[in-house]
Amino acid sequence: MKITINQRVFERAIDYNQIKKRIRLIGIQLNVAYENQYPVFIGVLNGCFMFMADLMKQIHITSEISFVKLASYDGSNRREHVDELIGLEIDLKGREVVVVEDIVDTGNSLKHTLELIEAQKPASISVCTLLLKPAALRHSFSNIAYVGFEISDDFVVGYGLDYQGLGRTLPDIYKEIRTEDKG
Ligand SMILES: O=P(O)(O)OC[C@H]1O[C@H](OP(=O)(O)OP(=O)(O)O)[C@H](O)[C@@H]1O
Ligand code: HPA
Repeated sequence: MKITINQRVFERAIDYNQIKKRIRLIGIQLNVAYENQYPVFIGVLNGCFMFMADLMKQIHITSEISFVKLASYDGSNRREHVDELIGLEIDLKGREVVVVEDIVDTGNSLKHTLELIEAQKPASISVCTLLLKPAALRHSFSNIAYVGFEISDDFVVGYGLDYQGLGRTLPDIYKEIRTEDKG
């Protein structure tokens, strides 16, 4: 199935049933890894909202949840420069932290997020991302422990991810059709 958002054409790449199945498995892994450890799950808004909601329904161990948003004082949204995590209400010192992302693409956002969280001296930080684009990564990370799907370096929308603010409410994930593939 194809959709068009602001002149860009996308085709369905991962349907919601596949997403749900993968999330159930990640949930099992997290329940085992963090049993009796009282972890804090930190969702990075906006994109994580659907993933976080579905993932947290699979978490049956005692845990806390918080959400953050990245802010740049220059107002840029390119994530090359990030100064602050807005919204973190929990003291992370000594805590087991799991950062929940919808996508790690270049890794710029994650790098800033981790630096700002590390400054609070948690006991551990691991990353759980629904999507990872290995070919687009510009940084190396040793703690991306939970990955839903590794995908190609194509722009994706749906299931929380947007293109120009649109497409976040689609339950499935769509990837952009490259010009040479449009037929
Ligand atoms: O690895 P990167 O290249 O940094 O891209 C990944 C980030 O980009 C998106 O956030 P965005 O800053 O677009 O904000 P949003 O979540 O509000 O859409 C996404 O939610 C990730 O946080
Ligand atoms: O492929 C993407 N889609 C939507 N938002 C994103 N932010 C980073 N990469 C992407």
